[in-house]
Amino acid sequence: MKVYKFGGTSVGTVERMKHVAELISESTPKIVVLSATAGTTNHLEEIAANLFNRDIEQAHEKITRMEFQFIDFANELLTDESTKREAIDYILDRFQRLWQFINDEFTSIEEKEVLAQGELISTALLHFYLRERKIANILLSAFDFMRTGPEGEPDLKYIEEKLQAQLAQYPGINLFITQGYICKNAYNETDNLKRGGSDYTASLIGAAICAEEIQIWTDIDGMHNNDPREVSGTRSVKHLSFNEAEQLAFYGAKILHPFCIAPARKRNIPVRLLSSMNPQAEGTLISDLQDDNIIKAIAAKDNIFYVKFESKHCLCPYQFISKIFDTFAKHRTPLCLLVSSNQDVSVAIDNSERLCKILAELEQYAKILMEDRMSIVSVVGNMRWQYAGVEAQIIEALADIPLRMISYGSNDSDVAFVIKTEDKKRALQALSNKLFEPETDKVTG
Ligand SMILES: Nc1ncnc2c1ncn2[C@@H]1O[C@H](COP(=O)(O)OP(=O)(O)O)[C@@H](O)[C@H]1O
Ligand SMILES: N[C@@H](CC(=O)OP(=O)(O)O)C(=O)O
Repeated sequence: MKVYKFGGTSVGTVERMKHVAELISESTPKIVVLSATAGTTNHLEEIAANLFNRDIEQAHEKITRMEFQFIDFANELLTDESTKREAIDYILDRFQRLWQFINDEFTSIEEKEVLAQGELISTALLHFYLRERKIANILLSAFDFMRTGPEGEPDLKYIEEKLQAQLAQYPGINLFITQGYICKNAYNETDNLKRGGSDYTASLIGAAICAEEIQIWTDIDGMHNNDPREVSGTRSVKHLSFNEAEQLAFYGAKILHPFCIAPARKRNIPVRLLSSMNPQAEGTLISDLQDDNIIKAIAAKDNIFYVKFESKHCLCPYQFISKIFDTFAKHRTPLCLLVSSNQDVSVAIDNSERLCKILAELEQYAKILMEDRMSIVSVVGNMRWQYAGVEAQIIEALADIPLRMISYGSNDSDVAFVIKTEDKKRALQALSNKLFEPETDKVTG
């Protein structure tokens, strides 16, 4: 069995949803994971913020607009009157839930309920359309098997047991549809896997059923060798190792959710990135194979804080480093990058929620310098230290860009830099020019 995941852009219009139905209607047994239609989760987030702030007029207007849009979508998608009625009743029922929140108390629990509606509606619409086309399919509720544990981590054992039990109820069925992103938490409340989490759902499902392959279908033909939103002339990379894909996702390649590689790697399931706009394109295959001596791609992540701790020498060097690590750990704040010398430490972080508290605690031990509006740029590939010259090429490309921090040597697959966000576009283009052109075929995998 294979797992196919279609993102919001692949089901964002009636035409695209019909096209997805075409793509999945061939006979390969599969579970199809769907996101909310493009833009829906953003709108639901806005509605939740309005409800939270008791800005009822705004919430009212947005819910009404969205309700009409989905009814129009159903009317255009479906032709059979009774199926249309069923779909519209389902939509009205989901919106009934949203209307209730206008009067009820609104906490983060209700917020998660609001955010779940997008995936519930998109999957129901696809299910009704397939049924109208006489394509046998079962709509599975992700709430029946997708669950996180007390620490917020997916509970793979539970997912495995519950999903396999669900599938066993439908022998002979080759097509299952389910929601990405949404789940129940350890207290049986509605929750989600964080923004972009449908990729993670697909990968967890893939691992749970030991799928033959996990396919992530988006609006682009695979992982490109640089961010196509920032750089011209990018090209799709044919093959990535699990490590390379994970590094690129972690450092900002939006096409993949950073956590979605881990479950696939755990069961050694290949992940293929494909384009629903151009299904013939080869896309990118992600597997446990590691190509040799090749720079694969570049990614960038914004909203980074750079913090430098210069020791005040009241702790000896190893206690000083340990104090910094312990303080970040106590505040559950991960470090994206780290460099240190005998006395001083610099870090880059992407979560500033607890930063004030962290800095207040460390002030007595260190002189602190903090800079925001920074980005991490990461060059990813097989970069074993024995391959002389790779770093030199990268540094040469960035000769005109001030580099706040350089990280190399923590693993064999990337060189990363912290730079000002205002320099990011220039840095990405310079790296592409140097590393991928004119010898593109030689250096991309
Ligand atoms: N290195 C990259 N390769 C391919 N796409 C990238 C890369 N970096 C950023 N992107 C962006 O990721 C988008 C696809 O991801 P996403 O919007 O999450 O898709 P979906 O809506 O299908 O989930 C592309 O349209 C592209 O602009
Ligand atoms: N709908 C959710 C989950 C998701 O993964 O969406 P997409 O696949 O369109 O990025 C979100 O917008 O975050």
